[in-house]
Amino acid sequence: MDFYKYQGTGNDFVLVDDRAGTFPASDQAFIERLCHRRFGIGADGLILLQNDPEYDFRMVYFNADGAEGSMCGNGGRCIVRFAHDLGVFEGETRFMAVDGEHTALVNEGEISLKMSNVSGIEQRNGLTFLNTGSPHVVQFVDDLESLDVVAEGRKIRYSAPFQPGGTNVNFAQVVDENTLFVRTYERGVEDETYSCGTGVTAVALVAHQQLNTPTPVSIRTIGGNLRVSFTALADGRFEAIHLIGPAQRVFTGTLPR
Ligand SMILES: N[C@H](CCC[C@H](N)C(=O)O)C(=O)O
Repeated sequence: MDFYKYQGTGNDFVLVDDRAGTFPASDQAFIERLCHRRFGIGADGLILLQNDPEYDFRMVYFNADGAEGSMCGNGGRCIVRFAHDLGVFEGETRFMAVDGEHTALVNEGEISLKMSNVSGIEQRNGLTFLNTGSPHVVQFVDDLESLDVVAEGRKIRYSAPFQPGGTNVNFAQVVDENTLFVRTYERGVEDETYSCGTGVTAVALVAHQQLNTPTPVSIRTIGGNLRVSFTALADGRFEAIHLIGPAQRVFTGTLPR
């Protein structure tokens, strides 16, 4: 079985065309091994492209620990590029993921992915929390370059208000009136990743609500630049959220089974 390696702003994934439905999706140890950077291909997650009777395709996402995860925004952009590369659609697509329906556009080097609506931003034990398809804490800091993201992120990831599932943790620094620099500790990878799409989306919405940052918000991550556009409703909800940025095939190979 062939695999394809893709990356979106440095968030990297193993992609498999599983339209035949033969990939061993319940073998968590196998998926973890494939994602391992020493014993396997190396990736932040693995994504299956499966058939869906009502959509162009179905996205099934696993974190690097081999367990099925919640929505992955950069992975969503990567699977859209993959489906486009496979000839599954041209121009615009509609697909199903763990958090429901998504639409996306391929525009030259960029993928614009419509994210799930957000029901609101809450405070939990003094921490700003929201669900953008995956759970995210957002914290603003002054010196993000020198922050120990893994140590600080881990404290919050396993803390009581977010049990039992835990949360992803984003640290953000204001760069200018439209731009933030974001670093993310990702659950399921249990490390800092170069970029996290649902995390970047979360930061953009919180920045709009708390700092008046206008849409579209520009986000700088270690792995590259993203934009998030949205409509903010008066009651605190957000709609028409789009995550926009590049996604690329890096290499192709053959799985050991
Ligand atoms: N990297 C992903 C997030 C994966 C979510 C995962 N870490 C979880 O919460 O299960 C993204 O681009 O949105």
